[in-house]
Amino acid sequence: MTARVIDGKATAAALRERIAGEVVRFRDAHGRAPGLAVVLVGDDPASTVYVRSKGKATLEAGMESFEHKLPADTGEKELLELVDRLNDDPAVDGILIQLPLPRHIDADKVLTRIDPDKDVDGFHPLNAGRLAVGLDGFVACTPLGCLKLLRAERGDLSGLNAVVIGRSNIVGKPMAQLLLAESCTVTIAHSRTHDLPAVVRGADIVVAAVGRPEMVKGDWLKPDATVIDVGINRIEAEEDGKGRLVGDVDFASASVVAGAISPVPGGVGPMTIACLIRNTLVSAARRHGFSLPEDL
Ligand SMILES: NC(=O)C1=CN([C@@H]2O[C@H](COP(=O)(O)OP(=O)(O)OC[C@H]3O[C@@H](n4cnc5c(N)ncnc54)[C@H](OP(=O)(O)O)[C@@H]3O)[C@@H](O)[C@H]2O)C=CC1
Ligand SMILES: Nc1nc(=O)c2c([nH]1)NC[C@@H]1CN(c3ccc(C(=O)N[C@@H](CCC(=O)O)C(=O)O)cc3)C=[N+]21
Repeated sequence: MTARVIDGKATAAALRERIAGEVVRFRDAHGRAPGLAVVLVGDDPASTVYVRSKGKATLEAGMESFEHKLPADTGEKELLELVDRLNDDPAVDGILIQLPLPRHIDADKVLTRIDPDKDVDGFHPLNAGRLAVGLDGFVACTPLGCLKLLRAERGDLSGLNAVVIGRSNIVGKPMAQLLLAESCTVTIAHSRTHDLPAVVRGADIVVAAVGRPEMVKGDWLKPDATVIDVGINRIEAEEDGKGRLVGDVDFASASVVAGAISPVPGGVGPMTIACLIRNTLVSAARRHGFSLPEDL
């Protein structure tokens, strides 16, 4: 049996198209486009690539993109002052501070300085709390994108056993909260979990957000499970001299057992970016009392 491959790229493209249509309506009503400010400190090559693709997606959706590229030695005070200016800028609906930040900057302090109602990354503790208690806020883009893929694949998720591997604040924890809100029975696994393969074997849904290349093997899976691979791991050059990107799931063995599986690349990554522009539109709409389709 071969798993269905969950096409995140196509799902993301369809979502971005719907967003672009709503952006046209928003502009007609309010005379301006929603705006996203992205702040990059330093010149980490992976971060530079991500920031570029976020800017491109923003413009393609008909939104305004404000990129702030700061040198690696930017002081914390200077960055906090920029956040304050963006918080006060009426053209800015969403603020994203690209992570990781250089070590001399306290990331928690900076993220907590963002106006929670412009926090389209959903990283502010107030938005984490809103998610935990079921209030409207912003949900982190990667777990939100994973949920959209799961809903498209499985429909109603209630009663399903879900195992989330990883407990970070930006992926694992919010993913578990979202699945709980869908009435899944949720297990959160992490580096101290005993017998991880046995835990995973009980899962109808597996979300792997670990950062370990191809760790989850096919023989860990329950037949027909739906597998969402969040991992983005760059593997060093092989004999052809080119590096390649792999997930946290061993695609070759997993795709023989799973019912459906998201690939890397082309799975969760494109959904993350689509959800970022979705959250930016939602932010603009909330600020202006503009109504959007429920299921966007
Ligand atoms: N596609 C996308 O849009 C995005 C992809 N990513 C990718 O997702 C992955 C996870 O990211 P992130 O959550 O930020 O990573 P973190 O490093 O913050 O968290 C990793 C989690 O995995 C757990 N873990 C580590 N080793 C094991 C193990 N051997 N067995 C079980 N659990 C383990 C850790 O456990 P413990 O807490 O005990 O240390 C931790 O909770 C990375 O590959 C990252 O690149 C991240 C963000 C967006
Ligand atoms: N404040 C903040 N918010 C983030 O959301 C955030 C961040 N910082 N720091 C880094 C991680 C990582 N991340 C990705 C986004 C898109 C792809 C993506 O589009 N990946 C493509 C492949 C891209 C490639 O080839 O490198 C894919 O999976 O198909 C991957 C990873 C967002 N992150």
